Amino acid sequence: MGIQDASGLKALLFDLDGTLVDSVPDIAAATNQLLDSEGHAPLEVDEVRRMIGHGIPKLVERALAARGRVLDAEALAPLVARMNAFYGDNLTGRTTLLPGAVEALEEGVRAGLGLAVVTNKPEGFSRTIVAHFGLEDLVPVVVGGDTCATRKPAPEMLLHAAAKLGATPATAVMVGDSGADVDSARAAGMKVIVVRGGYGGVAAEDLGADMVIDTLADLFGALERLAQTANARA
Ligand SMILES: O=C(O)COP(=O)(O)O
Ligand SMILES: [Mg+2]
Repeated sequence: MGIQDASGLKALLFDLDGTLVDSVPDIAAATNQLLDSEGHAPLEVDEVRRMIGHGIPKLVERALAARGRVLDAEALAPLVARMNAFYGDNLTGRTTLLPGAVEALEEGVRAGLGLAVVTNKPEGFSRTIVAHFGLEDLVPVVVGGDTCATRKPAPEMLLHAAAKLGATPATAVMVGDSGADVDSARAAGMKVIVVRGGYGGVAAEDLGADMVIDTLADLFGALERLAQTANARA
């Protein structure tokens, strides 16, 4: 019996940064270009890693705050636009796929599941990255931070992706790396699995996920355990 029959699972929603890809080298480079353009010293890659997960505007706000600049929305907007220009010029130069990512997507397709990327990164950038790694046929749905009116940790993006794949919150599982992923899944009424070693600076165990895995190679084992737990409770 496959995972789909065992659990009624129809769709898997994958976060992008820190879950499917390690994008922090390119994001940190763009962040430091932005800081330099404002006359500020660069941040360490590890510092930037802890700032990722709530979208580029939040990252820009956090990076400038780390240099003592606290800005209101109006002052932030042109800096976010400049950050998008820097990052948009180099989305993939040093970004790599995380271990097990392609295999997990392929296994999902083989199991007959619908797959989506649900990321706070802008949709256009996300589609470029998905295409760069040749994943667009595996992942037909890409929902970015500017696709809906709200972004993670609000539930809207997850509900939108699930609906596009013909799934409901009960038949979709979110797979991510940060608090935004767990909180959005909870708000949407979905189960959530967290992959260790992602961004955001909070230990995976402390995020409140249904399950924590070391890499995406462990995803289908975790999904089977989740289904068994649900069946045992039913
Ligand atoms: O914060 C971002 O811009 C994107 O992060 P996510 O892919 O982890 O949602
Ligand atoms: Mg992430």
